[in-house]
Amino acid sequence: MPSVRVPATSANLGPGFDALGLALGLHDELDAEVLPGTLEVHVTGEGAEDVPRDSRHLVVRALAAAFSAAGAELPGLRLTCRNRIPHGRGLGSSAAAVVAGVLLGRELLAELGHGPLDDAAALELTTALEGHPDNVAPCLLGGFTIAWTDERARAVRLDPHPAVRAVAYVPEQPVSTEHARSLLPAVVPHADAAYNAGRAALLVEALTRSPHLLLAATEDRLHQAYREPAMPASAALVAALRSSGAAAVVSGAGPTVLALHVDGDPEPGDAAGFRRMPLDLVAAGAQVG
Ligand SMILES: Nc1ncnc2c1ncn2[C@@H]1O[C@H](COP(=O)(O)OP(=O)(O)O)[C@@H](O)[C@H]1O
Ligand SMILES: N[C@@H](CCOP(=O)(O)O)C(=O)O
Repeated sequence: MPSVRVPATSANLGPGFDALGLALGLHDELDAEVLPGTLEVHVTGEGAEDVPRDSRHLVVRALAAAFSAAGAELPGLRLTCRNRIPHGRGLGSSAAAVVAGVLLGRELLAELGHGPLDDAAALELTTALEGHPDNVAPCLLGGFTIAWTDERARAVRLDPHPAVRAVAYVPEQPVSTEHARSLLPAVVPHADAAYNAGRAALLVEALTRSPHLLLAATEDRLHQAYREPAMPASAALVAALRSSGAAAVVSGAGPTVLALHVDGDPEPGDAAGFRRMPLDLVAAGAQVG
């Protein structure tokens, strides 16, 4: 019975919209077994009260996409999900679900004697399901990833500097990524694009070699301000943490706030209305058992 452990991720990291991402030490665990003629979906933990238990379940949809990519029919299944990544908060729960589904699908396809789905195909398929590559890349590869798309999805993985620490501030109410993306303009000023290009390049240096540059490197003009109306408390927390010296950003499409700091500097403290979660940066991506 294949199982998979998939990490939460934080995308964008300020200036790296749809490109940069970090794998975090908070994992969903899932297993699947072939059960001819039925579909059973068992869910505990985050989202258990909300997600469908049939073919609309996101992991089942990703499993079906993996089978379809291999030209095979999805067999009857029992899927068990133990969820720890909060849904609709900007910590990559949907990316973790599609990565889990595609990797479980890959294992089941191999068990059933179908051809291999290689790593490039898994990145491509998960990106297509998620709509952008910046969460699925660190979920698959771990560490700190730079993702891009040309004729297909691509990513490189880097090791974050060992002194970088992360604290997530998770609010009670979700904001869907779909809604947060709908707030973005189709066109941005050239000066803002240039500003973000410089900061995103600097962030690669800051996260891997020069963490003292993190505050300057996490400035953004392409998405956070446009999303502020949907998450005013998160925007206020980003501003307060940044003025105290922490490199705070909206995590993914929000509304979680991610504060990066350097080991040895004062840790960012509690914030009213948010669940404070110190999270490790993890080297490993999804692990199949
Ligand atoms: N583990 C999961 N199992 C089933 N569906 C999931 C899972 N994780 C996320 N989803 C679906 O994706 C939605 C959240 O996706 P999204 O708005 O992109 O937020 P996030 O930032 O958490 O990825 C959930 O409301 C749910 O429909
Ligand atoms: N680049 C995307 C990232 C969405 O991340 P999520 O964790 O909120 O799904 C965006 O900003 O829309």
